[in-house]
Amino acid sequence: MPIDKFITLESPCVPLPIENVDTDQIIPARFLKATTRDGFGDNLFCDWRYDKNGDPKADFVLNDPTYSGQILVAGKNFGSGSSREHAAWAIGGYGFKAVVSSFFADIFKNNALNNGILPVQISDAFLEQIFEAVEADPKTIIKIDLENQTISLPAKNISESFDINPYKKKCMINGYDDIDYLFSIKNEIEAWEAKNSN
Ligand SMILES: CC(C)[C@@](O)(CC(=O)O)C(=O)O
Repeated sequence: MPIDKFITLESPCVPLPIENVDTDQIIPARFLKATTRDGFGDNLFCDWRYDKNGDPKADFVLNDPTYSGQILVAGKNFGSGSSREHAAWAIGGYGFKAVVSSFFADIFKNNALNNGILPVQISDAFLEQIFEAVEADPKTIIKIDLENQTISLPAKNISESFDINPYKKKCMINGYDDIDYLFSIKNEIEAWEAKNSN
């Protein structure tokens, strides 16, 4: 599956100051019947986003033209609940390249990384600073530097470091899925086989 390289990202964000967002709120179970990864972005946060007639709810942040960008900033404990990878497909399908929160459910975090979406886990304090900055200026630029593992608000000259599994970091920077990675070390694998074949 082609994955975009993620090296740095500078973008405004869409703020979702809601805690404990679970995977059923991200993509409701009724959409899981699909047999391909396509089209889930149209139903991201569906039950918050559309009314019973399927019309966009003006007060939901994804329908507010004030906000835009490739970064979703969400309240703590994002992605809890079921293990559905469809949650990552919905977020990526909508166009988000990164999700920022102060805590991610483990399975969602891995599903995001496996689909080229960077989960950036920061402190509660920095998350609050981001929400406050975006409330004051909806076009606040957030810069994410994966190589140096930093997230910053350049206009406010504040930043924080974030952790990422070294293997997942290498894959994200190179746009590798697990198979791509194995091909990238093909020579080392073949040398090991030659050395260890009896
Ligand atoms: C298998 C899938 C449909 C699942 O049951 C998996 C899960 O619950 O973790 C879900 O509701 O996302």
